[in-house]
Amino acid sequence: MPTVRSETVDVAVSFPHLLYSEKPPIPASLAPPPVVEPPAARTPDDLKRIAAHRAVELLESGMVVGLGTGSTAAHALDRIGELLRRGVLRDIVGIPTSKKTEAHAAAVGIPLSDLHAHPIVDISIDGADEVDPSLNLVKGRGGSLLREKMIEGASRRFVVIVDDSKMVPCLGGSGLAVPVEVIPFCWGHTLGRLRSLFEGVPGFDVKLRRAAVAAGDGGKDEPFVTDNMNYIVDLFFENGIHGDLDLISDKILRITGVVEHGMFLGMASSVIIAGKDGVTVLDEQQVR
Ligand SMILES: O=C[C@H](O)[C@H](O)[C@H](O)COP(=O)(O)O
Repeated sequence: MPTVRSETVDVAVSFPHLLYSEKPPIPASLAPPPVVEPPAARTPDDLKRIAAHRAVELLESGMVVGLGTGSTAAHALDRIGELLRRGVLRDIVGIPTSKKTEAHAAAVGIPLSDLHAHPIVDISIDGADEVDPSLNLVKGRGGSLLREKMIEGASRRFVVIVDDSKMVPCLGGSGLAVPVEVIPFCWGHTLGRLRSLFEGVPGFDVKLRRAAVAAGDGGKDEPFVTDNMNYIVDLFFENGIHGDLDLISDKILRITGVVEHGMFLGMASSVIIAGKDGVTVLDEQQVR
């Protein structure tokens, strides 16, 4: 490993008279106005980091913390690891919501456990794919919805962290997937029952998630497999989901072969939203 050091080098100056100006200083009144640099544009990833760091401020030493999955939650993991290393936080126990999060949390030094050992979680921090005005969520576009729902459902407080692109007028409103985890056995039959459930809904579509689609690399065309060795069936609602969400949730869950769906209804305690104009925090008491 090469050592990097800084040093001062004396350089002979051939024409020292050129090092200063003979011109008198410009009077302040004639000087051009100071250049005010515009604030650096924030990228979507900056916004995710801002929301994540705000959520981590809620942690206290000794807490059992549900660790979310995805690109936003990853910033929370990094921040928790950093605060543990600096001794600002101590004795945190993390409960990871996916194998990927487990590996990431271990790499940044967060001690880990599970719901067996810690059935009550003080606080969970996780991202979301969609947030509606009542703080209902769509989650699971990364495929981790089942473990997330188990751990976040066992949490005293569930804090959702998003950039403002995730806010929608109604669930499914982004036109992107509402995931349903199904067992692989006869998945086509389960997909058919999900299709029948929404028959007649304009703009509805349903697809088995493929690994190539999830990886975005156009590679192997195999079903995407979750951490629980299940498949994901993605529901698409061109115009969003309208109607009684609890009833729709029950109907989906009553289909044998469905393990869980990615609508997280009435679960979020608060949502921290980072946008280009700042951070907004919505609490469940404000909206329900
Ligand atoms: O399965 C994935 C999780 O539900 C994520 O929390 C969700 O997809 C949001 O991920 P991201 O923060 O990467 O947008």
